[in-house]
Amino acid sequence: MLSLRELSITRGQGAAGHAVHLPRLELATGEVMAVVGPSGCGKSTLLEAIGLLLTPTALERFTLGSERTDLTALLQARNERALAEIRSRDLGFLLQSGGLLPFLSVRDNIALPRRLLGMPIHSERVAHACDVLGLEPLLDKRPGALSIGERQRTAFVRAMAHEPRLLLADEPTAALDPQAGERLFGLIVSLVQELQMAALVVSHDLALVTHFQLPRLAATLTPGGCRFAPDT
Ligand SMILES: Nc1ncnc2c1ncn2[C@@H]1O[C@H](COP(=O)(O)OP(=O)(O)OP(=O)(O)O)[C@@H](O)[C@H]1O
Repeated sequence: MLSLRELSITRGQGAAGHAVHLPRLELATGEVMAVVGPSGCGKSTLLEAIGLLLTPTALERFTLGSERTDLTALLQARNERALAEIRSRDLGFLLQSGGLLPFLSVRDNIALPRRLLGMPIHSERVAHACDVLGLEPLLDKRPGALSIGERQRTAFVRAMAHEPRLLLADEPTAALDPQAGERLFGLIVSLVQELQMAALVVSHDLALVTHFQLPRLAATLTPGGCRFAPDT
């Protein structure tokens, strides 16, 4: 589903710069991989780069999907139009910045990606996700009237509503109690398998990562930055 070689990103400049390096990543269809490491090592940076939101300082290969769409040249040339199309169609984002639209109800926030892509608004999978995550009673509320955890659950359903190929989730359970966190992780694992997607999930919750037996992409600090590698 995803194949990456020699990805480097630098945040900041000079001595204050932080370099993030990922020599190799293979994500299979149906696979959920946890991204783990200490605070500030570069987990969000890595997710943003894989989400085509940052321009890498180096990149040897990046392909997505079974037909191996080649993103390397698009990123190197910063082909914004093509990148935006791939981002909205093939990727689902649940980033730390949240990003729910305050003037839309929960229902309309969740419907937005499908509406923008011209897909039918009703989806059994979205309805099921709302049911499992207890969002049904909240559908007519606006984000400002929700708790942080309710917003996080809404943002998750919106991130997967258009059935992207790759879900990128940054600490999706940070504001949830243990039971809600386990429900959300369980839903991610089952949806990714059911929809033949893949997911990268940043998490500090190692108990959940262990409970769901997720493979890990683990950070090792290096001078001036951090290196990520599958934890075997
Ligand atoms: N927009 C930015 N501009 C410059 N530097 C940044 C930017 N965002 C993050 N950084 C720096 O890049 C490094 C990696 O940050 P990042 O947010 O990716 O780490 P993280 O592992 O996700 O941290 P946390 O677990 O605390 O969320 C940090 O040193 C941070 O200060």
